[in-house]
Amino acid sequence: MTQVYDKVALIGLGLIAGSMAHAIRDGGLAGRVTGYARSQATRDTAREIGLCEVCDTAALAVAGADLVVLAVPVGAMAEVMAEIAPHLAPGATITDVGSVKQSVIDAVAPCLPAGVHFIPGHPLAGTEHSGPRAGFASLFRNRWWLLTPLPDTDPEALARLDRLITAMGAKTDRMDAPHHDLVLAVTSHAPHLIAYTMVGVADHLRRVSGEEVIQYSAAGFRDFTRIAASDPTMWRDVFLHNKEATLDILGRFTEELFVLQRAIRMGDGQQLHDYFTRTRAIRRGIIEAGQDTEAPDFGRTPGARPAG
Ligand SMILES: NC(=O)C1=CN([C@@H]2O[C@H](COP(=O)(O)OP(=O)(O)OC[C@H]3O[C@@H](n4cnc5c(N)ncnc54)[C@H](O)[C@@H]3O)[C@@H](O)[C@H]2O)C=CC1
Ligand SMILES: O=C(O)C(=O)Cc1ccc(O)cc1
Repeated sequence: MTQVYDKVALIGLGLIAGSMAHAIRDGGLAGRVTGYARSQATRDTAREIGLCEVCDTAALAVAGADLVVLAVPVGAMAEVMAEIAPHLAPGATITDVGSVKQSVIDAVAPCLPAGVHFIPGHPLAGTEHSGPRAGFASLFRNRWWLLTPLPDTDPEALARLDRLITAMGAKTDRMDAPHHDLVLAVTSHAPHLIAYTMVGVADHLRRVSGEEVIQYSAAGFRDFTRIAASDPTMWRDVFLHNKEATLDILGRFTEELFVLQRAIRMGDGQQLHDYFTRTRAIRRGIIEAGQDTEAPDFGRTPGARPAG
């Protein structure tokens, strides 16, 4: 593999930055990888496992970097950007990996120094784990990585970032930020909220004991509990920063739910059967499009991730 950047700075040292550090190092994609996280404990852990060159300030991490990656919760992007802006090298590229795009653009763009390129991005790859020990090099393999470039984005800076992402094993696609936020509200954000809710319902149901929930949890509910174990800060920020699209989708969801609820009450088997026939076709479409290769595992297989 050939080196794409001289120095990559990772701000936030969790699952995504950690996975990037592994993938960049394994592929020889950068001369140096530096990193910074706000918490001393996270920096200590990252140092201990040799994730990258860990710096004690964000300014030190980004100094001279030709790529800076913002890998913090969406709600922390503005604060981080204000902190690093005076220290960015002229001509550097900044990208982010946030699950929401328009709010990150609104947070980052106003602080952007002249001559620094900003290319927002979002890897559609993750797990319910967080922190520096959660990262693994193959996380992005065969997964989509969406880029939401702004109209004046420098084509060369974009092509270079694209090279890094594809060298980490991901496939890139481009779309505008509002569309991204709507698509992700349907495919990720609302489903996460539904999973959180279902696990909450089980938790509140006094007539079913906690032991029964654990002992008899079927595959569907187990998937909900996995998702509901995701990082609370990250997901709080996703919902607060993709408010409109998520509320729109949840409104549609509750309407559909009432339709199915009524069909059950009325004993309308035909309606239920027709509905489930349509939804089955969606699942089959995903499989046929080859979009479900590594997804069901999400790093759960022992040995799929490096220890720690
Ligand atoms: N977890 C997932 O499955 C995915 C997450 N994302 C996005 O990637 C971003 C990072 O997520 P993860 O790596 O999962 O999170 P994480 O919780 O594993 O790591 C976040 C890191 O940011 C640091 N941090 C928090 N606030 C900070 C601040 N103000 N200054 C400096 N460092 C700060 C934390 O110490 C931690 O090291 C989020 O924006 C999330 O929406 C994108 C795709 C998948
Ligand atoms: O673990 C899962 O099921 C995920 O859905 C991972 C994930 C979480 C957040 C994202 O923005 C992208 C991917």
